[in-house]
Amino acid sequence: MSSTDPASAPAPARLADLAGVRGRTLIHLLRTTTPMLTSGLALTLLLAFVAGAGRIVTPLTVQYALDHGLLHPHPGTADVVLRAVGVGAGATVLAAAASGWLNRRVFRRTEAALAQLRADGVARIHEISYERFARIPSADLVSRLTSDLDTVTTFVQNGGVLLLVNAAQMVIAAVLISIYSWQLALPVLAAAALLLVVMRRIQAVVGRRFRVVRERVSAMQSVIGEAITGIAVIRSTGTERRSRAAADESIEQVAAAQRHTLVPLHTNTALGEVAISFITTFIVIAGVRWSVDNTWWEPGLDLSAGELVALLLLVTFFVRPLQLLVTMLGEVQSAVAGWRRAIEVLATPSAVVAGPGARELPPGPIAVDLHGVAASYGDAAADVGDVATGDGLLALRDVTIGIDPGEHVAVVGETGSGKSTFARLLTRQLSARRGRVLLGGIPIAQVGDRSFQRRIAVVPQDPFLFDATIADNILAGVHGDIRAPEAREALDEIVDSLGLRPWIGTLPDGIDTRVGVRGARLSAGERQLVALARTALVDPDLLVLDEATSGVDPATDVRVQHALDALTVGRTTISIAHRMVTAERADRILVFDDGRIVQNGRHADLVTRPGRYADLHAVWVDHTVAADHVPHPREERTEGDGDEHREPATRHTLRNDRST
Ligand SMILES: Nc1ncnc2c1ncn2[C@@H]1O[C@H](COP(=O)(O)OP(=O)(O)OP(=O)(O)O)[C@@H](O)[C@H]1O
Repeated sequence: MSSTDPASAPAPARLADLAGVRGRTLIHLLRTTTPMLTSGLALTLLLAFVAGAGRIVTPLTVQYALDHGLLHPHPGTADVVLRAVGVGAGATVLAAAASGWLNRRVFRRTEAALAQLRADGVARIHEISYERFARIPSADLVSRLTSDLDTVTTFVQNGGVLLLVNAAQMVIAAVLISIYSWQLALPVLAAAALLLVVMRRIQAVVGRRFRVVRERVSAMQSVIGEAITGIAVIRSTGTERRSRAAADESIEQVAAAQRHTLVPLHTNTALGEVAISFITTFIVIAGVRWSVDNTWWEPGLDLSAGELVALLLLVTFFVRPLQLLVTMLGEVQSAVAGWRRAIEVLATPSAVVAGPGARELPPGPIAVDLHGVAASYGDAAADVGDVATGDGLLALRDVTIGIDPGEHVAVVGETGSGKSTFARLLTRQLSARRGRVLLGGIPIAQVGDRSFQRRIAVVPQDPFLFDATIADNILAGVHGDIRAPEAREALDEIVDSLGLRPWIGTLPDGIDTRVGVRGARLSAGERQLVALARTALVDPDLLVLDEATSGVDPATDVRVQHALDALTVGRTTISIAHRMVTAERADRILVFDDGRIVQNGRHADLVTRPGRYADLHAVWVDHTVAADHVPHPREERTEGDGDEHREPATRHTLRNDRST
């Protein structure tokens, strides 16, 4: 009977979903992910209050000047007016200063918060499990940390701070109106409260629709991205029309989603206008009338002329923020939707194994043991019984095998037999649905991340190269400062030990030659050479190699084999072999068929025994013999054959951008 690794616990697919998260949880997320936004909140609010209050002083000074001077002229009238003007001017200057400070403060903090969100987001993406990562389009992740967060900047730039000051202004105006006349304040506040309640409802709808907009923008970026990165395939297959149709559709989807937000936004604006007009008209008419009349149905207001004028001015200070809130609802919701999507990246659990439970791998080459392992790519909840079910098709089943420290094992099998899945299990890119995977005797889920990163390395079929020099690409394997002299020394040592010096000598700028986007200016074999050197710098104790299947010319192939021979010495090596020569060189061969290991032994034994390996070997031999009769294009090429654009085969093999 087999137990299950902790790592085997099914991981939920995709990113955390915060669509339904509101209120306190949202504020908690805000505080934990971007503390600079909430720290010093008291000062921010104080500045908003001062900025709002400073503006509101004007109606009060007008009232003072009218009631104590202009409407009752006396010898000191000029002083009264002067005092009123002085106070008004002082308050305005104070308000302007507070507003400027607030602007700078909020803007800087928001930008700092967004920068932090982006940096933390990238870090978290590096930490989430490969299984989860593999299910999310990379364009979606990119848009979450770029354009989605830009909506927050747009909001802050286009009046976010103003909204804060206006909110303070509205509260102060409401209090003052209530002090002047509670009879007038009551209907005004009731109308404003009703408007805010309705707006909250509308806001929920707008928020949902803006979320759809953000999702569709991300999908559109994905489609347009593929239409550009896949340009070589699209052109060579003549499928431009289809590609453009897909782009058109995704663009239209975004436009439709944007249009969908317009109905609630317009409803909101219309309601806002009605409420605001009502409030203004009511205050003007009722304020004037109730001040002069006093009937049983019209409360007599004991307001002086100055107070009445101040009241009429105050209502504009109350109404203007409401107007701003109404018109900015769309931007607020767009910013919230964008921010939520970025936060979802951070809310997704990290798969990093660290802390007390993490264990270090024992020193030296690493032993590998699998006991009754089953693996699938299906949904986490899929049935993992031996009966394959829909999404839960088993890619590996009942795999039990031990690999000794320092052993070189080749994994062979037909396409789809489970070779890569086996490699993914050992490199934690996939977790076993059942059974145990042990590295150096430790359950794979408990191996500490640092240990894992530094002791285990993978060389994929088509390794990823950064758009940088060969040196920088190799040094990407170094932990620490890649500009340090020791790093350069280590680089030289690796280049020599893998026998890459002659090849590098043929390149236009030697080791400082740029490789182009994704290494497109190098051949597949040359990219492998760079990846092998990078891996050698990591100096792993378990090496998982996925051999390139094509695109390696004979000269580069010899270099790759030479580098591989040097690299595998003293390490446990698992090579996914696509060629006979790789299998023959290994200490042992594991033959996979339909997710199971069906043969396990040395080449010399397996090749003479009837079975899968002998069959595969026979096919390989036939294929190699046939291929031997087809001259390689580079072999055919000779200097002076009339084609000046071609580089001689012996010179550098850099190519122009080639992405097929
Ligand atoms: N990311 C994936 N999602 C779903 N199914 C997958 C995924 N990768 C592989 N599979 C399936 O798992 C099974 C084993 O695939 P695997 O890639 O391990 O085969 P392989 O032997 O490495 O093939 P190849 O030689 O073509 O690389 C296949 O049925 C394949 O379709």
